[in-house]
Parts: sequence; C-alpha cells; structure tokens
Amino acid sequence: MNATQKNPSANAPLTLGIIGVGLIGASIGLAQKKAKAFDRVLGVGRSQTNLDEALKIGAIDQAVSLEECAKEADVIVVCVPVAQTFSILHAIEPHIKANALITDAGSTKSDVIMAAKTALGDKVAQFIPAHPIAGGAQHGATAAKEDLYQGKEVIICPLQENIPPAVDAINEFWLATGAVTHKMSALQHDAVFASISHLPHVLSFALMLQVANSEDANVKLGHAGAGFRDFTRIAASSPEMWRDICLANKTAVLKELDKYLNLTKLLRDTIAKEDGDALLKAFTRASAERQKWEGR
Ligand SMILES: NC(=O)c1ccc[n+]([C@@H]2O[C@H](COP(=O)([O-])OP(=O)(O)OC[C@H]3O[C@@H](n4cnc5c(N)ncnc54)[C@H](O)[C@@H]3O)[C@@H](O)[C@H]2O)c1
Ligand SMILES: O=C(O)C(=O)C[C@]1(C(=O)O)C=C[C@@H](O)C=C1
Repeated sequence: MNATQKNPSANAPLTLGIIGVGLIGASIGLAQKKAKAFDRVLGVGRSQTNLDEALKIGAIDQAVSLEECAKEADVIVVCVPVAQTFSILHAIEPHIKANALITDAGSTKSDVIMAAKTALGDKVAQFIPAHPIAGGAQHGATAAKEDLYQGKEVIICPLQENIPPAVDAINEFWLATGAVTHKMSALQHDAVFASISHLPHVLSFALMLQVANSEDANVKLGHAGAGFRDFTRIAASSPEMWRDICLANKTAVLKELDKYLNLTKLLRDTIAKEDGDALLKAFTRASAERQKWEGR
C-alpha cells in the first residue's frame, strides 16, 4: 500500500494505527517501518511498560488513546487477544475515518467477524479480517522482530461486504510486511487451524501440566531432553491468548480434541495388547507423513 493508492490526496501523510503492540503488533510496526509504507505509526496498549518498549524499539512513533488512533489512522490493525475484538471495535467505531481500513491478526476468524459485524454495523465493509501464520511462544513488544512475517503466510478472509479495492489494499498491507497471502473462508480457516495450531497448543499445555503435576516433577524436568523441549516449546505461550482462542473456536477445537483422544486411546490399547505390528504400522505411517510434510 502506498499513499497514492489509499489517499485521495496523494501528498497527505499516511498513518498506521496498531491496537495491541505485543509480539504480533510490534512486529507489524517494525516491518511496516522498514517498508516505509506509512509516514507515522501510532500504538494503543493496555500496559504502559509495553508501550514504552514498543517506542524504544521503534515499532511505534507515538502511544495514543483508542479514540485518537481511530480519528487519525488510515489503516488500523487490531492485534489483541481475540475476546477483546468487540470492545475495541465498538470503542473506535464512532471515530474511524470514512476511508480508513481495518484489519486484524486474530488466530480465529468466525468469532472476530461476528464481533466486527456487531460492533461496526454498516462500517464492517471497512474491516478485512486476517491472520498471520507467524508468531512464537514469547509475548509482548520485547519479543517483536522486524522479519517475523518474512516468507510466512497471512490468511485473509474477505467479507461479502468488502469491496475489491479494500481487500487489495489490505492484501498489499500484509505483503509489505514480507508475508505471502492466501484467501480462505472463515469457516474453513477455523476448521484448519483448530487441527494444526489450536489442538497442538492444547496438547502441549496438557503435557507440561502432566509433568509439572507429578510428584517427581523436578527429577523429570531435570532430565528432559530435546523431545520434551520440542513438544512443550509452545506451552510457554500467552495463557490469555490461548484461553480466548480455545473458547472462540470451541466447536472445531472439541472436534479435533475428540478425534485425537480416540486415536491415543487406540494407540493405548495397541500398546496394552503388545501388538507390535500394529504399532509399527501406525508409527511408520506417521513418520513418513512427517518427513513428506517437512520436504514440501
Ligand atoms: N503469538 C502468536 O504466535 C500469534 C500468531 C498469529 C496471531 N496471533 C494473534 O495475534 C493477537 C496478538 O497476539 P500476540 O502474540 O501479539 O500477544 P501479546 O500478548 O504479545 O500482545 C497482545 C497485546 O495486546 C494488548 N492488549 C490486550 N488487550 C488490549 C486492549 N483492550 N487494548 C489495548 N491493548 C490490549 C496487550 O497488552 C498486549 O501488549 C492475538 O489475537 C493472537 O491470537 C498470535
Ligand atoms: O510459532 C509458534 O510458536 C506458534 O505457535 C505460531 C502459531 C502456530 O503456528 O500455531 C500460533 C498461533 C497462530 O495463530 C499462528 C501461528
């Protein structure tokens, strides 16, 4: 996106507003600063310490209120835990510029879209939902990286209400961060990410809890190797963010979790029966699929 495409007056300064300048928001700030797509980057936050960090690393130029951000920004990106979406959009709705565009980074899309429709009413045409498939277990602006989105996918879930130039402009916004974009329906998005992102996080939290809850937790953790480290890396992720994701995408997450429980029960029974052939067959298939996926 550049000034001539978005602004009726080509020389008017272009302002980006980032609501929630944690890992995802501050990384967008750094990437957009590098791309020089905006003249000014404003940040809105909940914690002053985090805003100070975002200013210090240069992810934002100024910390402002929600209202100031809405009044001044030409593009707004909402990067808060998904359950906050409604209250944020509701608060900015009376103040957003008529030609401003809003996008988001939420990990779930159907709930975010529902919140946007309720909060924005007719102005929902200005909201183009998105989800970057990049991140990490660390949170806050201290974890931000300029190249977080480089070569990573961003899923865009356009609404029927969106006009094509608005979708194109938000597509360019995400491309400017270094990402590649892909369009998908919100329903498909939520089903796919329940399987390959939300389920793995629940499993990782569960394993970490299982070990931490055991009487000899210190002994186990003292001897844990790379396998445990790899499996539980994501258990260090933001609890608030993952609570919101699990509740927002409850139906799809429960469906995946139930399938997983059935499969682990099957493997449990196979081990109990000492059916080596069946175990070998299952593990051989999983191992081959993992190697095939890695080589894609
Ligand atoms: N971390 C990831 O791997 C990842 C990847 C893709 C998408 N996402 C999504 O991006 C969003 C942000 O995640 P993150 O990893 O940057 O989390 P984070 O905890 O690092 O940052 C969220 C920031 O939002 C701020 N915030 C929360 N409520 C707010 C409010 N009402 N007003 C203003 N600021 C508020 C918090 O203070 C925090 O600084 C979430 O919706 C998450 O689902 C995360
Ligand atoms: O790299 C990580 O730690 C992540 O978990 C990133 C990850 C994922 O791949 O599941 C987490 C949540 C998102 O919404 C998108 C990406």
